[in-house]
Amino acid sequence: MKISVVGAGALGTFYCAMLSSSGQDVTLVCREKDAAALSKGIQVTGAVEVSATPSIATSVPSSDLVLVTVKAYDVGDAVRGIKPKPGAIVVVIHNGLGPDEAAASIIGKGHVAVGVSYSGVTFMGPGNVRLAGYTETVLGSVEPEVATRLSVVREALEKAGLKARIAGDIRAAQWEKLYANIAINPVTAITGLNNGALLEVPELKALVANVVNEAAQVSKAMGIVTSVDPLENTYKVIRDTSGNRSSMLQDVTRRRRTEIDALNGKVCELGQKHGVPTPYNDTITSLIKGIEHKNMVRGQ
Ligand SMILES: NC(=O)C1=CN([C@@H]2O[C@H](COP(=O)(O)OP(=O)(O)OC[C@H]3O[C@@H](n4cnc5c(N)ncnc54)[C@H](OP(=O)(O)O)[C@@H]3O)[C@@H](O)[C@H]2O)C=CC1
Ligand SMILES: CC(C)(CO)C(=O)C(=O)O
Repeated sequence: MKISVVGAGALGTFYCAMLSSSGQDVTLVCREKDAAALSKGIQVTGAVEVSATPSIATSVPSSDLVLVTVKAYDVGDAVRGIKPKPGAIVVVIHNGLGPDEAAASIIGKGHVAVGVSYSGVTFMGPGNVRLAGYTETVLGSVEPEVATRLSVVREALEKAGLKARIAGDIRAAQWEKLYANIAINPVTAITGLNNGALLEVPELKALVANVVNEAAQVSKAMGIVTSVDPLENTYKVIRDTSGNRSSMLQDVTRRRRTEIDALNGKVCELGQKHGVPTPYNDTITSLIKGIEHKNMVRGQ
């Protein structure tokens, strides 16, 4: 099976190194600026130590399986370069809600699946990532025909030593991760604190509860049934990742765009659509937009 991984950042480098070092035929599709460095090889350090020399390309070759591992706001552009052959599966691995639907509208819903990744990977430099911890990748598709073909993806990941499972309801699986991301990511990005501090400061713990409970009302109004309690699960994720600097805190520190639109912004949009007020998520979204503005406007 010919596999391509699009996006040579934290997650893409990690998945590619694991797949390639297990003997699978993998191409890492990157930006032009990164190609020379990546052609010397890629490596994962930390919780696993793996090196690999996958094929490197700057456009997506004909593939049976494509893993798209770019930020939520880059998914549309990244999938535009994919010309899926009949039967090909494109797994869009991202946090938040929306990008997989954008991908389906561009390349056709008969190819698109979603991956919800519970990894903790930090980008150290091109071809060099650090794994803090890894549990599993949850796979699924809203298209029943695609969902029936996902066992090949699970098997490829398992062959690479990665845990994977196919969810019956991928939207519920996305919400389960979303509850934690909408609380942890922006509140740590605004305060500059590590994840664990959200349980140490009573006012922040209350804010986390308000943000998550609001989202839980939105998902309930949409008929989403999750297998976890939204708030208890968020507290668990905070405890499990207490030493982490969240990805959004890293984004604002590096003056990069954040994924707020696919996280709290999406909760607000869906709340409006389903008649559920979301004042906490509205406020959090506005504050992150302000930080993005400050970081991107020269002289502020
Ligand atoms: N890192 C983690 O541990 C986890 C991340 N996630 C989610 O996974 C997604 C990816 O995250 P992460 O890997 O951290 O992000 P990164 O920013 O580290 O990596 C994304 C990479 O994709 C590149 N890229 C963007 N568009 C294209 C394109 N069209 N063609 C080729 N390359 C492209 C980017 O280049 P450039 O930077 O030059 O734009 C960057 O190198 C996000 O939604 C994130 O929330 C989920 C779970 C865990
Ligand atoms: C789980 C969490 C919050 C860990 O930091 C994460 O997914 C992120 O930082 O984006």
